[in-house]
Amino acid sequence: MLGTLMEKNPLVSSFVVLILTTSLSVVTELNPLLECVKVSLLIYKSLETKFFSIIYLLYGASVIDKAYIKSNGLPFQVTTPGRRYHMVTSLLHIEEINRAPLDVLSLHAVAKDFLQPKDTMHGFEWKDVRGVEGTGFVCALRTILTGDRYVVPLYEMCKTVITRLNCSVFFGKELAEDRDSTFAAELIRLLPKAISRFTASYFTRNYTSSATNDGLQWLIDRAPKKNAWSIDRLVGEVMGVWYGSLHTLSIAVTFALLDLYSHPSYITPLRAEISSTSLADFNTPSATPLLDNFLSESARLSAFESTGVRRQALQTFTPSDGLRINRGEWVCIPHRSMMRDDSNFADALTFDGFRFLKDSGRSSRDSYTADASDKWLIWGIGRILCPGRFYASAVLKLMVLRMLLRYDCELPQASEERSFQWGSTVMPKGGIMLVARERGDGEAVSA
Ligand code: HEM
Repeated sequence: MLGTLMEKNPLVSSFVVLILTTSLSVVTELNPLLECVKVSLLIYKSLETKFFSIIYLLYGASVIDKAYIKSNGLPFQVTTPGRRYHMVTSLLHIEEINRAPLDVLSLHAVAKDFLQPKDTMHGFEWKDVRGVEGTGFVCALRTILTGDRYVVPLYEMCKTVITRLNCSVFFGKELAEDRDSTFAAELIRLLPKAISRFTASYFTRNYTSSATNDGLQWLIDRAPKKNAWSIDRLVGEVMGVWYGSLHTLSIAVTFALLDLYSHPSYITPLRAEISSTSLADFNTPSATPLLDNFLSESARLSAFESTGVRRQALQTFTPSDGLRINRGEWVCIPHRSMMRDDSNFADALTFDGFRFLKDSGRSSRDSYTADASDKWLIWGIGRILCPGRFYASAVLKLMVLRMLLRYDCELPQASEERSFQWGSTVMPKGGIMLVARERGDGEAVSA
C-alpha cells in the first residue's frame, strides 16, 4: 500500500525517505550495521531523483500536463534534472511574476541555463540580470522525386527553409548567398594567423553587404550607446536571437503544416481566402481572418513549449498564497496545459481551425495570432513579450500560403504519432514525410 503510494506520489516517497533517514541517524549510533541501510536509503533517494529527472526528459510535457490536471488550479511542483519548477496558473500569480523586479525573477538566467553560452558560444559571459537597456534585440533538401511527386521529410524541409529565410532577413540576401565570405572564412581557418587576415580581406575587397540595412545591422544599431557592449557580448546577443528564432519557428511551421494536412477540410476555404487576397495584404490579420484563425488554433493545440513563461529566482520570491520560490528555483506557467483545458477553451482537445471566428466576444483570447494577453500566453506576458512574434506570424502565414498555392500535399503517415517529448518541449518527429505535387499552372497562383 505504502509502496504504491510512494510510486504514485513522489512527495509521499520523499517524505517517507526523510522520516526513515532521520530516525535511522539516531539509531545508527547504537548499531553500526544500520549505517549500511542509511547509505542504501541515500542512494535510493538520489536514484529516485535521477529517475524522475529522466522521466521528465522523456515525457516532460505529459508530466506537467498530468500534474496540472491534478492540481485543480493550485500551484504545483515538477522535478526536472537538477532543478525544481514551481508551476502557477492563477491570474494573480501571473500578474505577480510579471511585476517582479528583474533582479528577483530572471528570464536571462533561464536562457543562460538552456543555451549554456559559456560552452556553446566561445566563453560568452551571459548575465543573469537583464541590463536596464533590455535585450536590445527585443540546400540540400533530402528530396525523393517519385513520378510527379516530391516526398520530403517535413521537419527537415521546414528547418532548411526557415534557416534560409532567417539568413536573408538577418544578414541580407547578399551576405546570405555570399560565397566570397565563405571562401574567406575557409582561408582564415587554413592559413597561418599572420597572413590569414590580409589574404581574406583581399578576397572580400568588393564585399559591400556590411553596409546594407539588414536585420543584423538593425540589431547592432539597437545595442546601447552608453556603456557600449563588447564585440563578444554583441555576438552572443545576436546568437541568442538567432537560436531562439530558428528553433521556435521551424517547429511552429512544421506543426502548422501538420495541422493543415491532417485536417484537409480546411484547404479549400483557406485557398479561396488566400487567392482573393493580394500579397501586400496577406499579413493584415483582418484581411485573412481564416488563415489567422487557423494559425491561432495551431498555436493553441500544437503549442510546442509546455511552459510559456519561465523565470529563475535570483533571490527568494514570495508571491501570494504562501508560495515560496527559493533562490535558484524556477517559477513557470504551464501554458500548454492551460491551452488544452476545457475550462479555458470549449472542447479544448478538438482541433477547430476557425474556433475564434465563432467566439465573437473573443473572450478566450485577445484578437489575432500575434496578440498577447494573460489568457493568450503563446508569446509570454506583460513586460516580457516575444519581440519576434510579428515576424514569426508573418513567416507562418507565408509558409502556409506558399504551400497551399503551389502544392497539393498529403501526409501518408497522418495516423501515426507525430511528435516526441524532450523535457518540456514537444518536437515534431523527424521521420514524418510530406508528399507534395506541384499544382498545374491554372491552379497555382504566383506566390
Ligand atoms: C512561433 C515562434 C515563437 C514563439 C512561440 C515564441 C515565444 C516566445 C515566448 C513565450 C517568449 C517569452 C519567454 C518568457 O517570458 O519566458 C519569447 C521571448 C523572446 N523571443 Fe520569441 N517566440 C517565437 C519566435 C521568435 C522569433 C522568430 C524571434 C526573433 C526573430 C524571437 C525572439 C525572442 C526574444 C529576443 C525573446 C526575449 C524577449 C525579452 O527578453 O524581452 N522569438 N518568445
